Amino acid sequence: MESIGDLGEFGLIRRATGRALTPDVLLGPGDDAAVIAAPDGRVVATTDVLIEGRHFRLDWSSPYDIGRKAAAQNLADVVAMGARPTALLVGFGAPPTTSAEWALRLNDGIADEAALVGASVAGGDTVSSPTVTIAVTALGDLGGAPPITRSGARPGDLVAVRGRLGWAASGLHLLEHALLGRSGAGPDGLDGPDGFGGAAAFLAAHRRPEPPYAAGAEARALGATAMLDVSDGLLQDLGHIADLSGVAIDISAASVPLPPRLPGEKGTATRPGEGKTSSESAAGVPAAPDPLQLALTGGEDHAFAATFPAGTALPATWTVVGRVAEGSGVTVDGAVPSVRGWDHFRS
Ligand SMILES: Nc1ncnc2c1ncn2[C@@H]1O[C@H](COP(=O)(O)OP(=O)(O)OP(=O)(O)O)[C@@H](O)[C@H]1O
Ligand SMILES: Cc1ncc(C[n+]2csc(CCOP(=O)(O)O)c2C)c(N)n1
Ligand SMILES: [Mg+2]
Ligand SMILES: [Mg+2]
Ligand SMILES: [Mg+2]
Repeated sequence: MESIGDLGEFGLIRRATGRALTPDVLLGPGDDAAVIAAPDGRVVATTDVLIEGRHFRLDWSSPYDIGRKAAAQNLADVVAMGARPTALLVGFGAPPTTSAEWALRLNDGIADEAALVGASVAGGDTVSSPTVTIAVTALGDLGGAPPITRSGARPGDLVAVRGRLGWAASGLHLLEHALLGRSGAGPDGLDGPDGFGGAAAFLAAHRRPEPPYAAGAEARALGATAMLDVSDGLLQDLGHIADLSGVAIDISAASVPLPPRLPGEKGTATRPGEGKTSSESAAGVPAAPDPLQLALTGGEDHAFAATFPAGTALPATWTVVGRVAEGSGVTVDGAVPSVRGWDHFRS
């Protein structure tokens, strides 16, 4: 097996680069820095780090999936500003024994996700590391328009979402509780020991989120006052809009789009991202988390949540889930939720 140790740092970089560049990338990989066209003189920039064991597991996701996800979560941050992604910078660390094919499949996943929005990889950094670490930076162009920030929500605005909520968290629940593994099969053989047909879609959502990238331009055209992508949980992330806009947000539970119910007995024992449940059925099957709880607090689907002036006629792609009011904090049907979502130092 050829390893990245065999290729060497520069051999790997050579193999991983050299793809065609999209027109915004004036100078791509190879020099001290990339040069990206910024027709209006501003560049949107964002970065997210993914750590093995924390954001992904090598036995749960393929390298291609991990690459797609690493790119998607960064591209979603650019889109959440109302911007068009132009380029990615990729920081990659892995042990020298990592297979070269693994590293190059990761690279393919990143490039293919970027291609979905017409962006390409303009540069990066490659290092050895005791565990796989991926740091992606995404750059974007506002096309002359103001950014859609987290601070523009106003009392009276509608709160709406476009994209899925609670699907990736459902996949994570299945993997964490090896619900797919009771047959003894590996993760991909885990579909349906219970005749549960949704497992494959949930696993795919965890492994390879599909942010509805068109939401950015659409929200801008509709006059969104604030927007973000849901990475940590709808309530947690709307909390940022509430804090930065100086407003309160109330979510109407009945209006939240739900993922299909997971197999297992009803229960709300699991907090998404926790590898344990506080209640199990007699058969040892963990209680299935409540779909509403998953939708409200599960992250990683990278749906877009935005606020719009009252009376905005939203197309069917957006679901109104709540209202902005005077005050502070996020509530669900007027009540303060006990769990809002993922927090890296608490989850
Ligand atoms: N080490 C850091 N130095 C400077 N700014 C940081 C640092 N870490 C995070 N930030 C900033 O803090 C904010 C964190 O917000 P948030 O966690 O919602 O970001 P996000 O990238 O949209 O979400 P997520 O990280 O969950 O994908 C961002 O504006 C980010 O740029
Ligand atoms: C192996 C494994 N365990 C747990 C999780 C769940 N998880 C990790 S980070 C995060 C929030 C978003 O990340 P960030 O805020 O860093 O963008 C969530 C929900 C996972 N994906 N993989
Ligand atoms: Mg971040
Ligand atoms: Mg974000
Ligand atoms: Mg986060």
